[in-house]
Formats: sequence, structure tokens, C-alpha cells
Amino acid sequence: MNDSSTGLPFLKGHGAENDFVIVPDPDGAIELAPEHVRLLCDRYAGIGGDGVLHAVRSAKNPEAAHLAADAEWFMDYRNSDGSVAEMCGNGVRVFVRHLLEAGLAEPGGDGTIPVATRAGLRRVRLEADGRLTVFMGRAELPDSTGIEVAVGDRRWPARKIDMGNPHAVAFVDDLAQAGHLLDAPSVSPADAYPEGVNVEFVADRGPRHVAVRVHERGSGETRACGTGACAVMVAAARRDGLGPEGLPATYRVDMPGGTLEITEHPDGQIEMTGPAVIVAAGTTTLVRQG
Ligand SMILES: N[C@H](CCC[C@H](N)C(=O)O)C(=O)O
Repeated sequence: MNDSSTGLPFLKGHGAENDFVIVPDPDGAIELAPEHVRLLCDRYAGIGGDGVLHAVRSAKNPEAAHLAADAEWFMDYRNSDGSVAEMCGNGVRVFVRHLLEAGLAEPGGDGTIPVATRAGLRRVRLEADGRLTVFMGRAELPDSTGIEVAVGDRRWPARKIDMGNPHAVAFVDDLAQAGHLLDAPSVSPADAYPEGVNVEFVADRGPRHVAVRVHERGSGETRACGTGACAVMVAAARRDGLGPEGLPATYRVDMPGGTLEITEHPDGQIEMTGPAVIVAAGTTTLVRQG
């Protein structure tokens, strides 16, 4: 805890109600230990959030310095349990909304704002309707043979998909079958995801239209997950028999907190479009200068 009365600035924002505490720290001067992240995300003793978006200039962070020539800003994403993740899809939209509103970035010649992440460079475009589109790169689809997820006594086969972070996608008849998701679904075989996993449960709503609930690694059940929506779209497109000849294809992905539109192109590139809003700004004594 910071022992001075002066606090450090923070902002609060969300993308489809996947919510984040933004910690502006251009020079990387703030000590952001796991316990600081847990406190910031605590919905009673802190500000509350599914994660923290630590905004550091890429040149000032050893994990992002190699991307500094391409992206001035590094999104140092943390889950609410204090763990580090490679990428956050809803988070990068909120991150760019903050940069735009704070006058810290503007669209380049190609109309996008670049962001450095642990999963690499991601570009974000502001749409005419106010939503933001993230160019999410390509999904990796490792062999999923024998992968299952279980909640209570129910089990489902799952598709292993990597969006820079790990996902297990299970198709269910009814989202209520996933229960309360207070605990992480179990995944078998136990060594399938040594780094942990984000688990998505998917129910069909119509042609190229699904509804999803997600239990996130490091955050628990959230109202939406951007990388998860991308993983779900790719799994649904493969289940629907869409190969490169059937692309580009766009799926509507409804999550409890809102809707994301995911498009996969013939070259495998994935675009995610959705909302991002900053809802508050203030100061906090929950973090301190390093
Ligand atoms: N919990 C995820 C990171 C945040 C992903 C999610 N909030 C998103 O919008 O992509 C993980 O540990 O991989």
C-alpha cells in the first residue's frame, strides 16, 4: 500500500462488461506486484475488475522493447488473481479507447493504432459506429484428440485453440448445463494445458450465431472474453465445415455482457469487433511508485 495521501491515477473501463482497471505508467515506474493487482481487482476492498491493463511505453519495458519501433505502447495485461496473460481481446479495445481519449495515440496512415502485447503486435481500428476492431492474428489449432472438459458429472469433448493464450471450446445443448461455474471446469487429460486454460461453453442460436459462457484462467467466469470469442468462432467455423474456400465468414458471438463480431479471412487472419468504454477515472493508493 502507498503510505502517502497522494494517490496514483487509474481509470476503469470495460468491453462487453469484461472490466479492467487501467494503470497509466508511461515510464514503467509503478511497482505492480501480483498482490497489487489482486487488490486493484478486488470488488470490495479495491476498485474491482477482471484484470489490470498496465499502460507502459514499450521502450520502457523489457518484454516489449523489441516492439517499440512498431508500437509506442505496451499493454501489460494481468488477470485478477495477479497472474500474467499473453493477450486480452476485450482489454486491448479498452486500452486503445484510453489512449485515444487521453490523446496518447492517434490512428496511423492505415487507420489503425498498434499495441504491443506479450502475444506480439496487435492493431486496432476505430469503426464509424464507435466500436473497435482488433486484428487478432491467426488461431492455432493443435490436435484436440481426447480433450474433454467437465463440470460436476457432465463432460463434453473440447477443441483446443490458441489465440496467443490457451482455450478449450466445448459445444453444449444448453448453457445452463455449465452450472454456476464457481470453480474452474476440469480439463482432461490433466497435462493438456500446463499453463492453465480459458474454457468456453457454446450453444447455437442460428446460422453463424452462437451464445457463450466463459470461465477465464486467472479471473473466473467473466461477462465476456475477446480471445475466447475468437476461439469459439474458429471452432464453430470448423464444425460447420468452413474451410478456406468458405472464408471470409463472420459469426455473431453473444456473451452475457454483450456481443462480439468475429470474422476469419481465407489467410486465417481473425478480426474481432466490439464495444469499449471508459467509465471512470480517479486516484488510488493501492499502487505505488517502484
Ligand atoms: N484470462 C485470459 C486473459 C484475458 C482474456 C480475456 N479477458 C479476453 O478478452 O481475451 C488468460 O489468462 O489467458
